[in-house]
Amino acid sequence: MKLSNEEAAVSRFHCEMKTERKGARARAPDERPGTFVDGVRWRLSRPRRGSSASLGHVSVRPEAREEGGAHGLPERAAFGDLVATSASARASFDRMACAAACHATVLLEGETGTGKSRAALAIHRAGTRASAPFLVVDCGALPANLLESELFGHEKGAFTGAIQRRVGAFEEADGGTIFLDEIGELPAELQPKLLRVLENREIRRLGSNTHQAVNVRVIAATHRDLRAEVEAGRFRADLYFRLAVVGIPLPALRERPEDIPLIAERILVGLGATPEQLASLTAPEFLAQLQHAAWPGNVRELRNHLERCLVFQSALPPAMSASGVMAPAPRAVDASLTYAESRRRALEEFERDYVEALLKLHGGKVSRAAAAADMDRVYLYRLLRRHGLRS
Ligand SMILES: Nc1ncnc2c1ncn2[C@@H]1O[C@H](COP(=O)(O)OP(=O)(O)OP(=O)(O)O)[C@@H](O)[C@H]1O
Repeated sequence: MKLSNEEAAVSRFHCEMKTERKGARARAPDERPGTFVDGVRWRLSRPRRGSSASLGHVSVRPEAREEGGAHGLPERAAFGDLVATSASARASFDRMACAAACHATVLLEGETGTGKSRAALAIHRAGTRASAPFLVVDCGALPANLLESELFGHEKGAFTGAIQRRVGAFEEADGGTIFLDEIGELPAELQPKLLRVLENREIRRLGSNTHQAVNVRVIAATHRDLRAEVEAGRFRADLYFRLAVVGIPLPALRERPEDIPLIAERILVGLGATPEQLASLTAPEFLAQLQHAAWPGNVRELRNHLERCLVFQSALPPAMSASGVMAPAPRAVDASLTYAESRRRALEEFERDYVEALLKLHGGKVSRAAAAADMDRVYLYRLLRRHGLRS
């Protein structure tokens, strides 16, 4: 359950109620005063049908929204080329199917490698815009001025170096879909501009005085917890609400190990595994090993691992990293924090450790480090600045 702040007394993301396997569960970004369910503090509560909640001076009665098929279970075991058996992934597939049937703006949220890009393409292909263009713009890959021109285009002479007029992605995707990847990285100065486009469905090229209408479906994705970014003042709340008309979470692989056999088989077939290789790499003992691994890089990492197994003709243990050394031990977690806060901190820590180690490995050469990590150089600079590793 999401609560917007229609009531002045409730903060924007006051709290959330989710249905999990063991029943409903409430969570709040931090301890909000005066937040109770049936008289029990929100975070400790287990809401039931008919529970009533108080948020400061506001009372609400949460209602379960039925999703899924006749038996309450989400129905789809596949969407596009994504496959899954877990209830959480299937629920996401159901939402993707709903999204494909309309033109509403979609926000895909999930860790790296959970399938956001594939999901965006599959939503486009399953909808009425399938024969029109599907354009991808990585919002984390370019500095603000270049990104603005990439999105909205520019007129000749709009800035030094603009030697000719350029059509932006919104115009190019007219009639189709634009996929704004890593929307959480959208520079602050572009956030109000994108908001205006989403509200008015018209764009203005850089250096032009006139607006022109565009008919584009927007799908955005982020690996960040965008609500936490809004809470921290790094992402505009009004833009978030415009983007998250249909919010689709993509669960991390470690939260749904039951999906691993089906996904592994799909990947192996796609990689052209022989029947012998398929039999060895889908043997129950090997699959059990895969199911016990953490997969911080999610399905992409699983895919890379299986590809490595095919290359080396061996069912390699999943804890071995690409270089053949054991992966580092998982970090200790502080379970007294909320899941969102704990995850945000872990991601920040990982980002910092990664870029620091990457730069060290490449002798401080940013371009070389970016190329080796398959990252855009500008994006790497941004991460380095964000973590105080470059001024
Ligand atoms: N449920 C799934 N079934 C089969 N393959 C999957 C599934 N989820 C992800 N994949 C595969 O995992 C790989 C990574 O997916 P994708 O690039 O869409 O992830 P992403 O979330 O967009 O990652 P990033 O945030 O790093 O861009 C792709 O090869 C994709 O086909």
